[in-house]
Amino acid sequence: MSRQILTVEAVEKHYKTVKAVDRISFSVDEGEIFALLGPNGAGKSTMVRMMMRIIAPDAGRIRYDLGVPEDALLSRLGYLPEDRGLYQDMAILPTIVYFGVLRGMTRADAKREARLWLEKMDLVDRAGERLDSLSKGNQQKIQFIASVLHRPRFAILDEPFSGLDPINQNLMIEVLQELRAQGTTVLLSAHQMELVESIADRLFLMNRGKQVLYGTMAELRERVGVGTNIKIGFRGMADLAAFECHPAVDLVSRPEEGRLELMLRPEAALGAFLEFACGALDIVTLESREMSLHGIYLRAVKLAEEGDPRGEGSTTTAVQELEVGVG
Ligand SMILES: Nc1ncnc2c1ncn2[C@@H]1O[C@H](COP(=O)(O)OP(=O)(O)OP(=O)(O)O)[C@@H](O)[C@H]1O
Repeated sequence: MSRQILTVEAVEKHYKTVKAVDRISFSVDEGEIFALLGPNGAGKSTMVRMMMRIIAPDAGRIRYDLGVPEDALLSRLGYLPEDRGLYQDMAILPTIVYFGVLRGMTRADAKREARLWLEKMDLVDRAGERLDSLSKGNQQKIQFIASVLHRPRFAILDEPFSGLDPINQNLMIEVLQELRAQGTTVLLSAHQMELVESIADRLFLMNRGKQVLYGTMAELRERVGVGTNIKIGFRGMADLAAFECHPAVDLVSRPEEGRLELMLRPEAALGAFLEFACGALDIVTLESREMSLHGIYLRAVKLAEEGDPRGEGSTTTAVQELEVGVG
């Protein structure tokens, strides 16, 4: 079993009337990318601030096992805060170096590493410019560099994808995978499900301060019992009722003329179902894939509405908020 470098136990945090974090427990394994996921207001940043010891929990415990005493923790952690707060009138390279030195690097090491990172993040030609000459997305990349320059054992990144265009989101994914390959453990908070799904080893999905789902993608699929997603393009007529009644089928929709979308039951045999579909329709196109994280989340919410314990902790409002969050 991998070593757990962070353990969160029954943590709670209230703000006046809001229960921002409600008895949350999870652990992060050394070397993994762990994602804290949820819609706006889910409690992710509150959780991250408690992990960084910026605010204290009302109840519960947050423990690190990083081989250093509590007062030396910061040298092992990298932190990208949600509120981006760099000095706008400072030049880029000295800003990054300043943060490196603050975390124990020599000035020479910090300078060398900063140049390498600026190259990696496509910003090396801007090194001498002031921060406020950069776009928001590029400022975000500088703040990210500042948070990982000292090669932390554990990088805690609050919304690392926010403000980045698709090309830079991909660059961020590559960089995070590189960090993992070099042995850095990463915890990131986000609400972009597709991005997170592509890199996270394990996920903790929360809403309104509470746990919705927790585990690997395979574990989440098993937990909520989702089967394969099928999209069929066909010519001519379709007997929708025959699909609705089919024992392998959980959900059917016809988004437009000539198209069917189905979710099979987890235990359904794909081959037998496809044989049936080929007999029932003049199929032109066929797409079959495992349920996405977004689909899993929606399924968890549906189960919760039906009072099924597999979807416990989720609500209808969560779906609406998530749709907004995913944009
Ligand atoms: N300082 C504060 N005072 C009062 N309420 C707060 C404070 N900080 C957060 N909250 C409330 O706590 C809840 C959780 O907020 P938090 O910022 O942790 O969520 P989040 O998941 O990070 O959301 P987002 O994705 O929008 O950043 C929200 O209802 C928020 O309004």
